[in-house]
Amino acid sequence: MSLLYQKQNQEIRPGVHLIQDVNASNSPMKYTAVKVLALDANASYDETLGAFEAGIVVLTGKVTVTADQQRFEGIGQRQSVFDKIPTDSVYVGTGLPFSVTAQTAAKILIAYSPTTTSFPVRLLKGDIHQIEHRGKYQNKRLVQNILPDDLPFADKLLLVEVYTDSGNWSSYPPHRHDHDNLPTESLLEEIYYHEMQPKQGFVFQRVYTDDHSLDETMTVQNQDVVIVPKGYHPVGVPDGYDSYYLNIMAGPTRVWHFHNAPEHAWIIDRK
Ligand SMILES: O=C[C@H](O)[C@@H](O)[C@H](O)CC(=O)O
Repeated sequence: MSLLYQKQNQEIRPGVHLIQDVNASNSPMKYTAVKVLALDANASYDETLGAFEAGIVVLTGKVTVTADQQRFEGIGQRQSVFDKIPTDSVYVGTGLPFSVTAQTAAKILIAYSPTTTSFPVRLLKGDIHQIEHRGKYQNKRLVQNILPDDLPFADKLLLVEVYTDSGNWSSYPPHRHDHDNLPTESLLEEIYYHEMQPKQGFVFQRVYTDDHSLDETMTVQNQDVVIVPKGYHPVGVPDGYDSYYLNIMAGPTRVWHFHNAPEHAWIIDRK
């Protein structure tokens, strides 16, 4: 089973280019799915959700989103994800139609999780993001929480952006969240949408389980997706390149409690 989905570039509507489309029909993921779309200026994408909730993240550019008689004009805070400015997102509840119209050339990520529980449509402005500086030595990373578990605005979805600069590691020391064993550990699938700067860069990501029945190390390139149905999932960033990824997480309970690999937990305790 390959966990790596390389970028596409398929014009699915006039001015709407599909970069990624990972879901239950082409992956083992049950709780999470993702689309990444590049929209030409003035292009529009619309969709009516089935029994899914969705988080629409404005990765770059400015768009107008309409959903459930609400209209959010001119949202989006950055020209590149590497501007490291928290961007705007819109949460759309189960079964609702929505549309996205690009005011400038834009890139959006639509994260999905199956549910029939309704939550209200909501604009998640970038300035509400909780920012974290995690790690030390060579595992420093900047975390911009978009829809963390302490914001009760969704049934299942958790969304977070992570920046890992040149020569650093993130999602490290390795941790997993694939056991439904609260309060110690929650069961969350995870999807990584990756970007690199400069674009020709790559990162290494390993996804592996304690018994190594799953153990895949991948070379990940710009706009690739990696799925983490289970297991530990560290990311290493080569010298000279900076990494961005957006994480989609979801599972039976909307809480992020993870378990560090015991043999590597000492990494955290270094002075
Ligand atoms: O489980 C969460 C994901 O692995 C990342 O969001 C990770 O937590 C990012 C990090 O802390 O390095």
